[in-house]
Amino acid sequence: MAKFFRAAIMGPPGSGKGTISKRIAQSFGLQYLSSGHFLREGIAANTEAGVMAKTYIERGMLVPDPVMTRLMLSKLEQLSSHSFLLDGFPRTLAQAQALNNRYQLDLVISLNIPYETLKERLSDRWIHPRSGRVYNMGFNPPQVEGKDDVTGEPLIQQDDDKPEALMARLRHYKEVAKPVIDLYKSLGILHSFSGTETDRIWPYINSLLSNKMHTLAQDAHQSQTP
Ligand SMILES: Nc1ncnc2c1ncn2[C@@H]1O[C@H](COP(=O)(O)OP(=O)(O)OP(=O)(O)O)[C@@H](O)[C@H]1O
Ligand SMILES: Nc1nc2c(ncn2[C@@H]2O[C@H](COP(=O)(O)OP(=O)(O)O)[C@@H](O)[C@H]2O)c(=O)[nH]1
Repeated sequence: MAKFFRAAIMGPPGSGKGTISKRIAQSFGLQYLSSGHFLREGIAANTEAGVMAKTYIERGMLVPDPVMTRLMLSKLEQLSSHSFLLDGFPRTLAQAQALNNRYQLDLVISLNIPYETLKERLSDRWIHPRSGRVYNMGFNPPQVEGKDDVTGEPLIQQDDDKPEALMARLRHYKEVAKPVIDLYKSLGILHSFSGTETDRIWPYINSLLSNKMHTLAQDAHQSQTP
């Protein structure tokens, strides 16, 4: 039976999850699922989950676990015969447990990026709110300053990317993520990467994924041969 590759990426705000996920999806053809993207989509379409999520996001809070789990598991249900990469989910231990009851991940990538680097990157992060496309004035600037490459619409800076909000976000991330990271460590699927530049970390992630996917393909082949 074909085996699908299931992975998640974790890391504090600004650690490069979105940037690295894009590269993984392009290089390995995994389906990319971002919880933030689905929430923004739900908010724009006024879905039940979107309306509920908006009230939490506006207050800088996490969306409750049952809402988030229902949303993400229903998205995954539509992808049961795909390899996928999760970004932004699971965020809490309850979410990780709910996910694990339904799908076992093969690999979890955890990004450790120094605080000063996060602060610099986020103060330079500009986004196109409707699509979630992300730019950085130094690292990957838009073609026209202040404008989205695809639509030409204006880019904005999120309030919680400003340095004064970052410390609290980071502390909160560490607190909530620790039990999730411990769980994946205990399952033997956690791989951590440290550094200050995505371009320096990427080759290691690339080679880890190449190896894992190769092993998976070999296992699937062996289980098919009589
Ligand atoms: N798994 C989740 N559980 C609970 N709330 C979530 C989850 N994923 C996203 N959210 C909510 O949606 C908001 C936006 O999520 P998103 O992942 O786009 O950005 P972020 O976590 O704020 O920052 P970054 O992308 O920089 O890590 C979060 O701040 C949170 O309120
Ligand atoms: N200067 C610099 N910026 C980066 C690097 N990697 C990512 N970025 C930018 O840093 C910001 C945060 O990255 P993002 O992928 O959105 O992180 P996420 O919050 O973990 O999803 C974005 O503006 C990226 O374009 C890097 O190596 N150097």
